[in-house]
Amino acid sequence: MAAQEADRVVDTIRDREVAVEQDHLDQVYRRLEEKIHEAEFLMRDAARRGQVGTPGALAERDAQVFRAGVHLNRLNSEFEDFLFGRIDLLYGKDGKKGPDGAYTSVEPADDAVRPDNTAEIGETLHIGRIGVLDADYSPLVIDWRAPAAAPFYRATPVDPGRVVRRRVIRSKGRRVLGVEDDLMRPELTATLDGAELPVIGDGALMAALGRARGHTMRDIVSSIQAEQDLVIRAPAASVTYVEGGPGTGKTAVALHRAAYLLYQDRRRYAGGILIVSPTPLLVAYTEGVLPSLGEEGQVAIRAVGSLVDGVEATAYDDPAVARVKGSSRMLKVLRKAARGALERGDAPDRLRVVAFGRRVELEAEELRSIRHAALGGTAPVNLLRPRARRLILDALYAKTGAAARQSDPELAAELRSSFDEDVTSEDSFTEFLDAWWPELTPRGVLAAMADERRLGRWARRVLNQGEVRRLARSLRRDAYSVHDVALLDELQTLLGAPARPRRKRELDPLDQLTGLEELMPVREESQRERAERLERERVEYAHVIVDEAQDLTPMQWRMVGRRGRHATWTVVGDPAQSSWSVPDEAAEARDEALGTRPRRRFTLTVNYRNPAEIAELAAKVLALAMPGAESPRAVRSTGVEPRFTAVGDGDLAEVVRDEARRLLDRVDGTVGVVVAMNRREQAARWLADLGDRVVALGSLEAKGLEYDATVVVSPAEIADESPAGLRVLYVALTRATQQLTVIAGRRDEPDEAGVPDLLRD
Ligand SMILES: Nc1ncnc2c1ncn2[C@@H]1O[C@H](COP(=O)(O)OP(=O)(O)OP(=O)(O)O)[C@@H](O)[C@H]1O
Repeated sequence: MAAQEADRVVDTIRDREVAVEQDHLDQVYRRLEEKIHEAEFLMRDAARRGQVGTPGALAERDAQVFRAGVHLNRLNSEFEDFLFGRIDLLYGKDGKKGPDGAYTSVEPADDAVRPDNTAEIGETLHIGRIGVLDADYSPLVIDWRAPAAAPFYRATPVDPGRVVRRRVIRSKGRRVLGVEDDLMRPELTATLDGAELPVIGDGALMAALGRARGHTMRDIVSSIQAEQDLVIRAPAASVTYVEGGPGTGKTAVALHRAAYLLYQDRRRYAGGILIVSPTPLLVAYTEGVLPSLGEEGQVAIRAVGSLVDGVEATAYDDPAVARVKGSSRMLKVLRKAARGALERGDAPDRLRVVAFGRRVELEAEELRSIRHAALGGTAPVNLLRPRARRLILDALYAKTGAAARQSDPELAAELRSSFDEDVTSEDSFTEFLDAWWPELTPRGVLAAMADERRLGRWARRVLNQGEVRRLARSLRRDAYSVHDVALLDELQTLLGAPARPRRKRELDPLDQLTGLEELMPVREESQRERAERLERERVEYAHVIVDEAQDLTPMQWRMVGRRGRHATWTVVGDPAQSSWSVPDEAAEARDEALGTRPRRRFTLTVNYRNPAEIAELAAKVLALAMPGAESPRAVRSTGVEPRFTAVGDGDLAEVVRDEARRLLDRVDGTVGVVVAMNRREQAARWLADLGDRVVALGSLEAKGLEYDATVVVSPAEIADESPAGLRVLYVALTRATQQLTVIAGRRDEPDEAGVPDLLRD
């Protein structure tokens, strides 16, 4: 009876507190409506001013319409939980207000807490997705990224600053659904407006973590933890480097950091923020988070296989081929191929022209040495065609012997110029040049590398015979693999954009005035400038965020590095989850991409995804994959131990299907079935009719994703797939938020309880 009474009291307090927040939210919406009216008025007014018609008025109108439009857009967006937080603070050390209208001090005033441990709340702040000021400029809602909102995320009972109570408000549209409080100074008896501060619930974080997962990631704006907040708000100078085990929120933090940087310095990041993600699946999973934080447009989330425009690679190479394609040894091979691809079997091996009424010829050997001379240095091949053309004309002219016969330099120059015109106006000369020095494309060169004999020449002393054979074979495939994309990008740099055909008339008057020799330096100069301009016009970003950075191969680091040469960086990853087999080589390429910029390092230590029961099992594989590495600390426990099933002589498909069905009944959200890469199509067929809550994944595709429940099929098959197999298995075992089943095949050598050899103590 007494217990029921107590429950009722709590309910009444809860209802009252919900009503308090509802009042506040109503006030916020009233203010938003006023602002919408103001914005609409501004638009109408701006249109009216436009009718005045002076250039000044028009510019002003454009600016006003733009501002009002942006304003309206933001206000009209229907945010789920638009208002999500509140902090009740002690009086602060100084009374200065920041630009958002909130007091800036984070330290309590000396007399904020009385000797008997009572205190009064000096300031209450509400935190939301955007800031809203009341008509008198007092803050109704503070933008979560504003400095005054930081204590909402940073305060802990160990280091509470001014925060006494931290409240997460759950709301939907205009309705407050509930509140959850954390008390940062439990030793205090604090009062607000004369009444004691009530505390509701036992923490918002646990409520958020226990929720069922869907096919898209949710933002964590209402429950960012202190160690995560330090990363999100780290100053953007140089490189922010974040390591942390599975589930520590690296991806979530990276996304919130992008939103924070835009808020901090929108002008600086107008150059765009690029987020590089390992797979299209992870892109799809995460791409809703930024819009939910009110940010769109300036952030590009791209899978590493989609960084080159026009290519969307999803195919995976087998590990031996991937290892070659990703290695920085490929750079040497590509450099040779980019130049060697000019030599095609069908290229002409002699040039005949008629000039000054006689026939002049260049033989195969002469053409070869001209090509060799033209290719000297490291300039992009496509930009060297004009040089080759000039050398050919030089060689042809030398054969006429005309230079020796003319001693007057002016006349000599004139003679030469008319010779060049004679030769180059012949169609056959242009046709020869097109065939002998064709414009090369990255795709064309990669296709040329599929010829094992040619590839063997270009890869001499770099790749062994077996590697050449496997590489050539993989390039004969129709679709590009994820690793091919970095090769295409490298080739783009090695080849350069082709020189645009020069319009003849443009040069003629000058030709006649000064002679060709004098024109040469001018032409060379403009070519260089063009090369530089084209380089600049490549897509570059103001900030680059690399998610799952441990997986980037050396060649991929080069590709990503080119997109952030002048950028600041945020790099998040976990070496223990790396699927790249030669981590030292990748680290070298990463350091080259990041240059000498100073790095600020952060480590995330708490696993918010896996219950302790699953984290404990995964730790066994971590100990094998990376002896000595520390597992992140799991924050919750479900009491449900991982389940083991051995297939024995049974049908694997049936066992997997049964298990997926069983888990579908036990969780509300998604079930992920992770298999070795070579089983992924097969597994998709097994699960095809179980509905869209179940997903079949190859082990490399599971990167970064999470499911309510996961089935890991044959750990041994996953671990044996590549030299990095144990780390890939560690990834597979850390995807579940609630339940995990491991299915053992014969290769797993399960014990009588079905536990695979790899997962036993
Ligand atoms: N502060 C938080 N509040 C609520 N949920 C959180 C918080 N931090 C992380 N999470 C949740 O924990 C899960 C794991 O986060 P995330 O995917 O960002 O981790 P990760 O470090 O990138 O993991 P992995 O290395 O395995 O890819 C997500 O569901 C995320 O929403």
